[in-house]
Amino acid sequence: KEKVEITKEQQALVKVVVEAYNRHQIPQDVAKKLLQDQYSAEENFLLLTEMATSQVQVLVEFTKNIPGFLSLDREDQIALLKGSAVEAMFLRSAQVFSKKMPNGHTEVLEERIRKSGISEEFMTPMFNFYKSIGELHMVEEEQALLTTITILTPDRPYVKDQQAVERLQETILDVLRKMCVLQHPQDPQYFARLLGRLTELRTLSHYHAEMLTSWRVNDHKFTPLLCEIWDVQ
Ligand SMILES: O=C(c1ccccc1)c1ccc(-c2nc3ccccc3n2[C@H](C(=O)NC2CCCCC2)C2CCCCC2)cc1
Repeated sequence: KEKVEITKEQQALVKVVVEAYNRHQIPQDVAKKLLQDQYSAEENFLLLTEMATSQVQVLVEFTKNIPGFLSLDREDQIALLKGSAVEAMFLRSAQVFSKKMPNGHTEVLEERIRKSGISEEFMTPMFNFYKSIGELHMVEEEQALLTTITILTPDRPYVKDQQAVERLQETILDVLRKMCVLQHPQDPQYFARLLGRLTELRTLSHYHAEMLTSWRVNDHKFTPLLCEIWDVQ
């Protein structure tokens, strides 16, 4: 049985990434807001665009703390951000949805999201993803590293130096694999299941443009940042 151990520099890397991940988080208040009141589709769409805009801003700040990210080609940094923003938003939404809440609150939250204005056809894949993330009961290190792995995906459109991104991603994959073995000794497939979620995430994110334009609102207004990131309008 090979002895898995996390090296000193790997521990330092995880510490930097987790601290940045926790620092750059928009307040969890979107769940609280949704639990407090029932909003109209128009209000929900506005809430979504506000939350998503601020989440993209914190994502940019977060990536600056990923070791090696700032030494990548500048245009490649933009390509990685643009290519991962929707996935990072869904991952964050899934983590918000899976947070331990008082009895019955998750059901209310699910109901509010189902009635928020999103088109019916996307509910099942979206909630299947949220529940599959929830079932993993990820610790915060795993959440932060999984988001980092998503950002450091070499085959995003327009990435020129894919090898450089691959090297950074492999560093994170290696420490996440070790952490999973140490954190879930009873479940040797845990690391593989974690990465399997990223495939589900990419599939879900393929629909993002239709998901947005099919919101049952009269006018789909986006901020300039979201037009850039979401390829809409
Ligand atoms: O249609 C969507 C879309 C948008 C862009 C691209 C692709 C899909 C699309 C995208 C997320 C969610 C979505 N799933 C959620 C799960 C739990 C809690 C909130 C959730 N949300 C939205 C939200 O605010 N997400 C935040 C979460 C923090 C990080 C930034 C995003 C609200 C918005 C108010 C109405 C109800 C849902 C619901 C729907």
